[in-house]
Amino acid sequence: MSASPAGLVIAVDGPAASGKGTLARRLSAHYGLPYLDTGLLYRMVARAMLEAGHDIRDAAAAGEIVSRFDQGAFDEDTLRGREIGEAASVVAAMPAVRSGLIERQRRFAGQPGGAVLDGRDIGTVICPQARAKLFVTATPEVRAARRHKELAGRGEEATFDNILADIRRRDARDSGRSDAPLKAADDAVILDTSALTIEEALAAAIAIVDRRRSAQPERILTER
Ligand SMILES: Nc1ncnc2c1ncn2[C@@H]1O[C@H](COP(=O)(O)OP(=O)(O)OP(=O)(O)O)[C@@H](O)[C@H]1O
Ligand SMILES: Nc1ccn([C@@H]2O[C@H](COP(=O)(O)O)[C@@H](O)[C@H]2O)c(=O)n1
Repeated sequence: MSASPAGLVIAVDGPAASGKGTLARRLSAHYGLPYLDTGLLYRMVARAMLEAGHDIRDAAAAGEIVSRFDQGAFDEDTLRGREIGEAASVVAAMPAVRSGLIERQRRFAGQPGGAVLDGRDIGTVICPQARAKLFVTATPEVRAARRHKELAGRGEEATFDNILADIRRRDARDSGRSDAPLKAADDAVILDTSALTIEEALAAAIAIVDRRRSAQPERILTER
């Protein structure tokens, strides 16, 4: 079952460190909608795998963890590190992990007024009927520079080159998997933020969403 198209559902997808979370959070504030960072779900599964001492490639163990997954309270900061991001992209390629997380994402998106979700497959798999879909991107070098600055600010040491290598590896894994690969939905608008400040990117994103809100449904597919 897909998320209800009754409310304003905004799907924000894109590769690592493209700025989609920043935009999704600000869009949620702008439109007064609840926000779900779906990457955190995969990061929680990855952390549970690592904490339990499982090999991160053990699909049976990951499936078992997802089957009794309880989001509960979590400390977002501890989930944001490099190691967990890398491990999350490994478990995210496992069909049992993806299918185990679909319903809770669709329930979130199905709230009466709508919702904003960001991830890799929101517009393609989780909410194919979302009214507004953005695919946020930036060059790998720009994304690595942003992540480098962010991690340095949190005291996590990593060189720019290592972060760029992480990003390239994660992009390849996320785009190359067979189940729900990272890609823009046919009716998504691509927003390249490489040369945009956060404020400029937000203004562009709001303009896209407002256009989609007022568009006739049959015109949306031909707009891109
Ligand atoms: N347009 C922009 N200009 C400069 N910095 C930006 C811009 N957009 C986002 N950032 C910064 O880049 C970093 C990554 O952004 P963000 O966390 O939103 O990316 P993301 O796509 O959600 O990443 P991930 O998928 O890894 O969670 C953050 O530190 C954020 O403040
Ligand atoms: N809808 C999604 C969201 C995330 N993933 C995977 O999780 C990894 C971590 O996500 P972040 O957004 O927090 O960086 C990411 O690399 C993906 O592998 C996903 O598959 N689908």
